[in-house]
Amino acid sequence: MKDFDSTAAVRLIEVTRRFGRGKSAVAALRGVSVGLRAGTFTAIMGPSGSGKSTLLQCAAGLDRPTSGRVLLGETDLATMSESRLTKLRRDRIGFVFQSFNLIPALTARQNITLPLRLAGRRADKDWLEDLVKRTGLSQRIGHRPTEMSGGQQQRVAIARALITRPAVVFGDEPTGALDIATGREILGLLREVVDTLGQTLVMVTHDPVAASYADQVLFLADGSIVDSMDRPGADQVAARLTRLGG
Ligand SMILES: Nc1ncnc2c1ncn2[C@@H]1O[C@H](COP(=O)(O)OP(=O)(O)OP(=O)(O)O)[C@@H](O)[C@H]1O
Repeated sequence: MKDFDSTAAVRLIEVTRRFGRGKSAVAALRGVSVGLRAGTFTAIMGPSGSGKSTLLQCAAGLDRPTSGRVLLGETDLATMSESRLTKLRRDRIGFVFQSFNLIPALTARQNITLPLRLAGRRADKDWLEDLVKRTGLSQRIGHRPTEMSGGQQQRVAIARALITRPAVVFGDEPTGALDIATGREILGLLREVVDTLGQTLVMVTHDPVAASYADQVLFLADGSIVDSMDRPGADQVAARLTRLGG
């Protein structure tokens, strides 16, 4: 694994995360070291409770490791103050969640540009237009979330994640709430975003087919990375996961 790759967009160095104390303590991450190359798509897989969400949360600066370092480019998140971390998440990180997390009262356009408004920045009109086209939302841009399908809502969430041109986009089961065909469309869109924009993307998923869209799949078991595969097929991923007890 590429632990100290200088071209990494995100690096975790000996990251541990423990919850609780004493006998009830849980080690969710046990010394994870990994580097994720810029412009690549990484899927994180593993059995339930293996530490996937904790890894994503630590890498995205939403949670702090108990020990170890998390580097976004050259920036060390582990030692940052809460207010700087909040600003960094807003400016340099994008998120796509299973449940879309759109604001119901806002139109698609207003949802997409919300991160800029929160940062006191103006929307770059050409970039907004480009994103709306890429995500296939041209006909839906004035609609509110309740007037859109799940797939369209996730497209809005993807455009919102990209509007600030973040260093990394993190996805937590981004296709988990969608039917199979719509999920595949969304995965195709994410793949395209990596291929055409050079976006770095990290996604937690339970779905071997979703993982097969990634450049690299990392397998977690009991808080450690136990394996990785480059551009694997869904069958290979499923077989590996079965051996891990997933
Ligand atoms: N806030 C918390 N307090 C206590 N224990 C926690 C907390 N968050 C996670 N854990 C524990 O840490 C371990 C890893 O959890 P995590 O949610 O990262 O796993 P996961 O692989 O994402 O699981 P799933 O696939 O079920 O979502 C689990 O044993 C979990 O119970």
